[in-house]
Amino acid sequence: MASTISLPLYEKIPRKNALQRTSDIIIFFLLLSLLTYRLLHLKNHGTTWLLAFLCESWFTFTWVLVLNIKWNPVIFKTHPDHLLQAAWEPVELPSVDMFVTTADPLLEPPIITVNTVLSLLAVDYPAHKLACYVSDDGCSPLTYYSLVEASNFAQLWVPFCKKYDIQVRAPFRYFSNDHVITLSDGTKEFQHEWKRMKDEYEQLCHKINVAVQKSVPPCDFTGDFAEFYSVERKNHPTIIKVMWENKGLPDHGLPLLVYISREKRHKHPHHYKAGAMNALTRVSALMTNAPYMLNVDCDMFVNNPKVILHAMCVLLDSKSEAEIAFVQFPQVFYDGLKDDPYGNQMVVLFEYMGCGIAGLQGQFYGGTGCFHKRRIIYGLSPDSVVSVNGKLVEDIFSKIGNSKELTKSAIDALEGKTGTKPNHDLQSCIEAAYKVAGCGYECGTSWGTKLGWIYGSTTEDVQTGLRIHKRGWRSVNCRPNPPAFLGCAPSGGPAAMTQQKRWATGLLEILLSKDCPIFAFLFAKLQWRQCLAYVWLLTWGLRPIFELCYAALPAYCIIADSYFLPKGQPFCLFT
Ligand SMILES: O=c1ccn([C@@H]2O[C@H](COP(=O)(O)OP(=O)(O)O[C@H]3O[C@H](CO)[C@@H](O)[C@H](O)[C@H]3O)[C@@H](O)[C@H]2O)c(=O)[nH]1
Ligand SMILES: [Mn+2]
Repeated sequence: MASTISLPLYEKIPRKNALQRTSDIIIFFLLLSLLTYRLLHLKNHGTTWLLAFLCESWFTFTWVLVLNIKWNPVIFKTHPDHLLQAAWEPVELPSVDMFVTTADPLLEPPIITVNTVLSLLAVDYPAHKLACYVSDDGCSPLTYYSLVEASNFAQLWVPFCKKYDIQVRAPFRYFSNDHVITLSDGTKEFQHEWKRMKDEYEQLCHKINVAVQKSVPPCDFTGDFAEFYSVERKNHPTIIKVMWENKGLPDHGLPLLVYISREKRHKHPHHYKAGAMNALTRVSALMTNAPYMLNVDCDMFVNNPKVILHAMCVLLDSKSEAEIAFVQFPQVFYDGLKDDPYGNQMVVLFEYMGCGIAGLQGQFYGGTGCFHKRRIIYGLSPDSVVSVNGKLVEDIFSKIGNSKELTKSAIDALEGKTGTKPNHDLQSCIEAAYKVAGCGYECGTSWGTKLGWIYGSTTEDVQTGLRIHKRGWRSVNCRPNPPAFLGCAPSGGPAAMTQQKRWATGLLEILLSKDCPIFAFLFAKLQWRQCLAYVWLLTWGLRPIFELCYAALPAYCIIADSYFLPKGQPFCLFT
């Protein structure tokens, strides 16, 4: 397919950084001279100097890791216009399964999830090539009710967005005060439809709010809601609902929309988000089996309707087949505190370090806003791409579990025969879908160990990405303008601390596991500089020990009437 395209679909542009490199090197030499000074004078001073020496050694070590990351920054520039100019019929674009995970209607209000889903349903891509799967780990009738109402609203909203080429397709953001629309510029028809859409959206919000306040949807748990009757959050059977079926209409109509609440039982570990992602992978394999999978957290809406086209520029490029495993869009947040005093918006990670890592083996997988290839999630390595030999297919039988339908769809995926089949009857695969979403399905299989999202760390995203890089794959960091996704970040306080504690723990878990990047470099195909970049990230939780200790030294020195910084003379380095 890609050979017919002459214009480049994407470019890798090195970022100039001579000044940055010079200043970084100067800092490095200053750190080295401080260490040398300490070493030369260590025996004349007590524990304070030893502590200072240890902390400064750590800072120097971290600086080396930072230097390694920032040395060759690159930017990937994608050209969706070239993709569309390639005289492709929309039907030739590959299908994409979009996954949204939500877990708790109290912490993640249904209206937020609904907005994320609406923004996904309205992206600029042939609707019959898309399927949106919402995983609800809260098994909440409120979430389901909100989605039912949203799918009704979507039938007005999606055509409206496409007709007027609306930029922001999450209605809460589009109708918010920050996002002023100059109605007078539009035609009479637009003004009329805009007002209607606003009224409809307000009604949707009202219905959802009333249900949330009463904690139950306005239904008597019969009919469509019967399966939610007396479910417990952590003890309930699987619920799968096909909420909207696309009848093969590319431009009009909505993508397939499916609600899934996988089975949960007290005795079975559910593996949090990684477990949910694996259940989504299996259910979608039976229903649509798209070769590409986009996953977003429920609080990350699509901010750039061309996002899938941007990702496809990389994924459909001829070079990508044998090299690139996933395309990660940076996390960008809206309505954060000015100047981000708590660092929750991770600007350093995504803005500065992100471009550096992109120049190595590729961006870390960040858990949301990422396009994966299904074949790679099933464990494919770059060297087995050319021909899927018998062994690989045999392997999948033992790994994937005892669903014949799933095995068949996985073989199709590995052999590149994916995508919705014409006249594929969804209802016929519902029974098999129930089976693979059951909590016992994974027993004795390789899900979470060799297949899918990896279990064992609370930051399953980094671990899953590391496993992929370890097999020799690269990844791409794509940053279109406007940003592809916008999300919520805790604004500070206990919520931010809980999140950071979870990340720090999860990252250390990976460092101390058999997925440690050093082993991955020695015994697998992780590149050396990428390995150092992972060490920088995974040791994040250790940094405060040295930082706190160093910050406490001045106070200690005042009390103990000693000192730990070179005294007086400015040029006393080796005196
Ligand atoms: O049992 C669970 C727990 C969480 N989630 C979903 O997982 C996502 C992320 O969880 P959240 O509690 O919001 O974690 P954050 O720390 O905000 O998320 C960041 O960190 C996670 C772990 O590294 C990544 O998975 C996320 O993509 C990334 O945005 C949300 O959509 C949740 O609904 C589930 O589906 N099931
Ligand atoms: Mn979150």
